[in-house]
Amino acid sequence: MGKSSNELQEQELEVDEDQSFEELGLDSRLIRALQKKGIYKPTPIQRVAVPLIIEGKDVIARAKTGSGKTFAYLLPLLQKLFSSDSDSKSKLSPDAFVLVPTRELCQQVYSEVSSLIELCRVPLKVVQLISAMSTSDLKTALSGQPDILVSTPACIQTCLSAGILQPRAIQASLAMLVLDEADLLLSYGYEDDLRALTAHVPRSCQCLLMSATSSADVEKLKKLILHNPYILTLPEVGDSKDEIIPKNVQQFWISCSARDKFVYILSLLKLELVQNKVLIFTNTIDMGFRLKLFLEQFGIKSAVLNAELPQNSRLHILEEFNAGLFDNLIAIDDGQSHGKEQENGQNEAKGKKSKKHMKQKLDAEFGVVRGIDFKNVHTVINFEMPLSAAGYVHRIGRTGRAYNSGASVSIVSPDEMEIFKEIKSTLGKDGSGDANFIATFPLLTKNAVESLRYRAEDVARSVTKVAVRESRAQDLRNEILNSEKLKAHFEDNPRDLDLLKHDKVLSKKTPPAHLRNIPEYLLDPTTQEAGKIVKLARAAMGNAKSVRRPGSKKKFRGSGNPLKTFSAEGPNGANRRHHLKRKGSNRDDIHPSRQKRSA
Ligand SMILES: Nc1ncnc2c1ncn2[C@@H]1O[C@H](COP(=O)(O)OP(=O)(O)OP(=O)(O)O)[C@@H](O)[C@H]1O
Repeated sequence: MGKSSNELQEQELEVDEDQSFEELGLDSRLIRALQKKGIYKPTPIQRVAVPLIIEGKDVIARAKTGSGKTFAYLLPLLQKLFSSDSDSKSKLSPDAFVLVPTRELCQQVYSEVSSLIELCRVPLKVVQLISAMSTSDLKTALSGQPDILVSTPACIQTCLSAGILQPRAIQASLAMLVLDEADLLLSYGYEDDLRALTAHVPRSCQCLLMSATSSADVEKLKKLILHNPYILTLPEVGDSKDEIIPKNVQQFWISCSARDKFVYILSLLKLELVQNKVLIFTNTIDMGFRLKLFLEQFGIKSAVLNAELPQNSRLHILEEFNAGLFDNLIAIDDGQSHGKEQENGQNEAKGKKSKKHMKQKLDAEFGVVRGIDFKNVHTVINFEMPLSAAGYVHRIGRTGRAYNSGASVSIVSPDEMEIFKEIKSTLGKDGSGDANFIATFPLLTKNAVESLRYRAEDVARSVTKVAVRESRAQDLRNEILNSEKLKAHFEDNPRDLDLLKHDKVLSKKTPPAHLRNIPEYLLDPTTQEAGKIVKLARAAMGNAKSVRRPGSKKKFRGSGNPLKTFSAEGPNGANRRHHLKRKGSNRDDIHPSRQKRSA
């Protein structure tokens, strides 16, 4: 982005770390609502963006993943609507549009707005519109004369084409337009939809653009929609203005063969060497299910989140995971899961695998990695490496959100070394390929891995292609059973329901006890010790069902993180370098990463 008079870098923004929400000029109802959510202090991007947005300025806010960009625009947006005198009876179209790239984000932003409105007890109305809704559902949603509309650009276009939204009404009513995750909107193929909409956006409309990275796409959107905006570039205080992975995320890696990935992930989870909750990424749906079936045999429960599932099932899985019903979520991110992109043949990502069959089945607006606010994910595991450095940043960004800490472990096979090196050189300090900001995972000894090898290989062999296909189909069947829309069908055809249920029961297996519990004699003492420390830390974080002590919810930060203070190899081991006894500050030798956006 070329620097303009309104372009403010962090140094010029003079962020006052002690500034409170009151000092930002925020309405007391919103402040109370935030307090009820346990939020007391604005994040840096909120400190700079909120007052400017309240003032009515167009703003481009660029701040790293998990930095609180959603509230940075939602709070002033709501505040403005509190005082707007628009008479709902004569409202032709909503006052504010919030556009996001995926349905998952739609739901997330919608929930966030709804809960703020409820907590503030104000008579504002929000609706979410998604492309999967029927014309009559879209009409019904809009007929309630909502104040805020959360949607994807494609769905707005559908409403315009179907005459459900009138261009003239938008021109008369639209006071605020937000493009959230702006760096992703164009790559999802929404350019035409956005162009069509902007033709009807009145000049008086305040436009906001929120993004985790700067890119040519953001620049394009800026030209398309904004008028002389304030450009806020706000990484955390750090060495490099380009760094975008939060500093509170520790990054680790393990080198092993593709086959050994199973025994390594088993060791990490079974020996409890990583903190719950864990988000695991694979690049294909089949691999996701293979992993799920494999872990299941050892009594490790997980769910697979993928574009094949119906929208309501995906939301359900996300809600359950966020609510803590299970600790491990396997998410499929092929680095190019932008359905729209695939349909349009615009995909520039480097994936080699055929997507022929996926095209029809996958949801075009699916996006699980980007922007989704997974609650309390402490560890991200790359079971398979992403296809680009940008993909890596977005995956890792699912942990260490807001003021929380997190860790990532990338399990890298020889044929992924090339992309791993690319990630390191792209994100490493000054682009010099500094390798140390992703440290070797220190808590796992070779002995510990070897002790589990026999069982792991045995079970991995038993997870055949047929078993994977069956499990994938079963997941879909289960979701169909849960689907609201099919209730009516099953009422008319009870036999169909019986058949599905029967199938469900038949395919349930309990993992054998000898795999669920690893016998004591197999456990490596050093790794066992590491596991104990991680467990203790988990308990101290109020994050372990079995060992939680009442009133012990205090979060472990800094040196309290066991990944920073323990080395399984001992002081003389190969990993001494990563003994993680930080020089001075805990973070000193975790080199801040930076990204030259490559996607
Ligand atoms: N001031 C705050 N204090 C503490 N937590 C906050 C604050 N503001 C937001 N959060 C929480 O931080 C988390 C991340 O916020 P949010 O989803 O807005 O990040 P983001 O910048 O949009 O990230 P991404 O680019 O990945 O979408 C959310 O769980 C949110 O509730």
